[in-house]
Amino acid sequence: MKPAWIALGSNIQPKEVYLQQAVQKLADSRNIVLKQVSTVYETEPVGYEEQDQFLNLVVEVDTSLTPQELLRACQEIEQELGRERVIRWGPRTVDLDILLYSNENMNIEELILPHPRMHERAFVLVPLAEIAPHLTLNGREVKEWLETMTAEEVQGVRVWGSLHR
Ligand SMILES: Nc1ncnc2c1ncn2[C@@H]1O[C@H](COP(=O)(O)OP(=O)(O)OP(=O)(O)O)[C@@H](O)[C@H]1O
Ligand SMILES: Nc1nc2c(c(=O)[nH]1)N=C(CO)CN2
Repeated sequence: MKPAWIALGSNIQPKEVYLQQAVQKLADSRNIVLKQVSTVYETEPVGYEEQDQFLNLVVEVDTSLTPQELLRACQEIEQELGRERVIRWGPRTVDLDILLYSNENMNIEELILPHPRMHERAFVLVPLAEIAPHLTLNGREVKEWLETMTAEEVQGVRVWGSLHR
């Protein structure tokens, strides 16, 4: 079994229900064990800003799947929950991004690990720092990456609540 960290986001109603169902589907997957679930945060949209606020969280799993198999499992969950790709970085029922898979470094067409934009996203770093502050990314701990964010970026990530489990 290898540890992996997955970021989830939703900005189409009912956001909480999409996140709840996505986490449940991960937990129900063969070969995936859910280890930790962060608080849910309400976050300002980054990248493409003309869209509704997101709910974001991060989970830690243990898995016997390979990175590519885990990506496929995440994409199946997105499909099952009705994800449609219309605008890059645009609205989505649910998005699952693999942040880290053990200490794997890979860069193939469909999968880059660690996730190339995770260290610049407060909506990822805040929940990840909550469940894995000492995890290292490019030689720096997650909580140190969080300290590189501006106050405005961090203020755009507010505690929303917890998923019912
Ligand atoms: N670490 C990763 N986790 C998930 N998908 C990845 C990863 N690295 C590369 N990809 C690829 O990124 C493609 C686009 O993913 P998606 O449409 O969810 O992007 P996005 O979530 O809108 O943007 P971003 O990649 O900036 O988070 C996927 O088809 C997948 O093959
Ligand atoms: N706040 C927030 N902004 C985003 C998000 C997200 O999950 N949360 N996902 C994006 C593409 O992955 C682009 N922008």
